[in-house]
Amino acid sequence: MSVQAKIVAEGAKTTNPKVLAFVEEAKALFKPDAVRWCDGSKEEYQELLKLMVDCGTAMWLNPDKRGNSILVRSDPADVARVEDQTYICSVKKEDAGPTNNWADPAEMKATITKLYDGAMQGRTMYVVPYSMGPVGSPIAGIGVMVTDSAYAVANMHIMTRVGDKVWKALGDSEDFVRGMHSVGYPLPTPKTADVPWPCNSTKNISHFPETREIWSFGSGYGGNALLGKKCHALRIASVKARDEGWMAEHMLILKLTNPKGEVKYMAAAFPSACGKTNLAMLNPTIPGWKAETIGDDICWMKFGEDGRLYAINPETGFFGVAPGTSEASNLNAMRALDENCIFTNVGLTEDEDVYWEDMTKHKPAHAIDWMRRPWTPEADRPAAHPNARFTAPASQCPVIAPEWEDPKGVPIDAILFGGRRASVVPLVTEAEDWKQGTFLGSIMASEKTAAAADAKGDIRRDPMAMLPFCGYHMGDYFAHWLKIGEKGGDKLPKIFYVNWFRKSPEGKFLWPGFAENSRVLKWIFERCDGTAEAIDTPIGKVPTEDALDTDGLDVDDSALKELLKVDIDGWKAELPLIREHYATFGDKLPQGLREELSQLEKRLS
Ligand SMILES: Nc1nc2c(ncn2[C@@H]2O[C@H](COP(=O)(O)OP(=O)(O)OP(=O)(O)O)[C@@H](O)[C@H]2O)c(=O)[nH]1
Ligand SMILES: O=C([O-])CC(=O)C(=O)O
Ligand SMILES: [Mn+2]
Repeated sequence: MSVQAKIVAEGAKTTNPKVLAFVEEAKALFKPDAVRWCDGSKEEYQELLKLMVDCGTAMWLNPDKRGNSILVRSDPADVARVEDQTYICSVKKEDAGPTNNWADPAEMKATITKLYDGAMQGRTMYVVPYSMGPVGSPIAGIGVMVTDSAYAVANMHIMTRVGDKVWKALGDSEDFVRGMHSVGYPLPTPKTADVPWPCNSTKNISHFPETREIWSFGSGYGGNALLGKKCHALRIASVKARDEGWMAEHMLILKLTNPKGEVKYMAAAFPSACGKTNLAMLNPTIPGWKAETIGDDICWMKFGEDGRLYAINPETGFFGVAPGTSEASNLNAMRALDENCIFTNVGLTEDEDVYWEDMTKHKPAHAIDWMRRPWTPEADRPAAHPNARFTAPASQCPVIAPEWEDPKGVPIDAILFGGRRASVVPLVTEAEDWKQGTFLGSIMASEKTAAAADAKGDIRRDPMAMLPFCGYHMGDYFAHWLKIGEKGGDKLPKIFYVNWFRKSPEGKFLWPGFAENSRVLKWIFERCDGTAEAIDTPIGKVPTEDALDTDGLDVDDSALKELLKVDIDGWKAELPLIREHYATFGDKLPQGLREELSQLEKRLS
């Protein structure tokens, strides 16, 4: 029996017949040595860490530097989400839409059943009850996940609310997401040796939106294995949200307080690596203004009794990109990493602390890279994998807002869309209304690298930053946004389009970004109150030069002009690209967005 299998079954903690049937079915399929009903306790978390260390999956970091934290190095072939092996298995192909891989649900289940058969031999199957959002909140949702990965369970402990309180909240309800996960590395005989990071070269991350199921195989990493995150909170939840009239979005949530003590809440959708975690934790540079974090990645919004949209962060932790995170770029994130964290695929220093690119001013003279090889600053490879991640409890963030776990959620005043655009898109634009805002979100795009930034058309459209995460046809998703617009009317948040990444012809960022983005947030705050000045342009309202607070800012006038300029020719050149993008959605593209596009065309000519 493996070390893992030594954790013995403790018996079911619920009498919910649907849960019991689900677990029995999973047990029959996976054939684990033992079943462990997780209770979410601190003791259980510590036991999981110790187990991972005993198995060679993890090592303890120096307790004086990173208390109670571990370093995990994954298999080099299992380091990120696998979009090409991720499927939306809706009954009808057209419901998955042109931007998702589709497979027939019955056929896919037959395929994965073969992979699942006996996949947990020699291992423990953990049963993990979790709540996305404060337990019992009317905006929250429950999931039950079975997995053979202690790493996945420990991460779920940080990222979600795991525990017996979830069984209590669920009662006998059928309203929960069923997630099955196996790393796909059975230990069929007591002699079969385990490996530090078990996984399988065949990977499959399948979603069954109609039945609210997730079947994941072969990967232990992040979004493939922590089923509460992208699989549940975005892909399945987006479908549930469409059916029930709410929103599940890839957005940070932040609280901004002005010098008078007035508060506004903002949500912002930026694609991966476009600054959500950074904006969610920024320290404003303008005197008297305060920013606090509610969430850094996912936002669920429902209408409150007053007709406004209320948002919760369904998560309880940050699964953030490590490289580039430093005291200079994100001090609050660094403080959240002081203890009780899981570090995956970062470098290891001689004194058993973590290291990644741009973490400190001075590089360590010697380290061990994420592939366990000796590393020095002269090495022509990074110490950390570019997608190395930290898992940190949100409660450890020094600027977490006191109301971040309020079951009511927080009323959203403004929604921001943004991407990396070297040209064309101004620093900030306010949409005329929700409909035009939806249009701006639907045409959102981002450039991949600085080197390719100037190449024409070298941009990936990533509507609402949801391209890899929308669980249904994106044309229907746009229609859902417009429907929310009709329902919410003038109580809805204002929508803004931001771009921190505009560049000079020499390829330099025109805007300092990071903490200085607070100046843009201030303008947005004041637009919500109707006080800040704006001018109408063909694409929406942009700040007058005086309206943006630039006191003490090190940006010259010509750069500022360029940042706020609406590039008419650039936008005209964008029109055929938008049309091409829209053509992919065929008949499902809502009429309202067609209208927005033709109105933009008219205003530009
Ligand atoms: N120039 C510039 N770069 C920024 C700014 N904010 C963030 N970045 C860069 O964007 C990268 C990604 O930032 P994150 O905050 O981790 O992005 P994210 O959206 O949370 O990414 P995911 O966790 O993958 O969803 C960082 O390496 C920063 O260098 C900004 O205001 N200006
Ligand atoms: O899901 C993951 O693995 C990490 C993540 O947050 C993203 O890719 O946006
Ligand atoms: Mn993300």
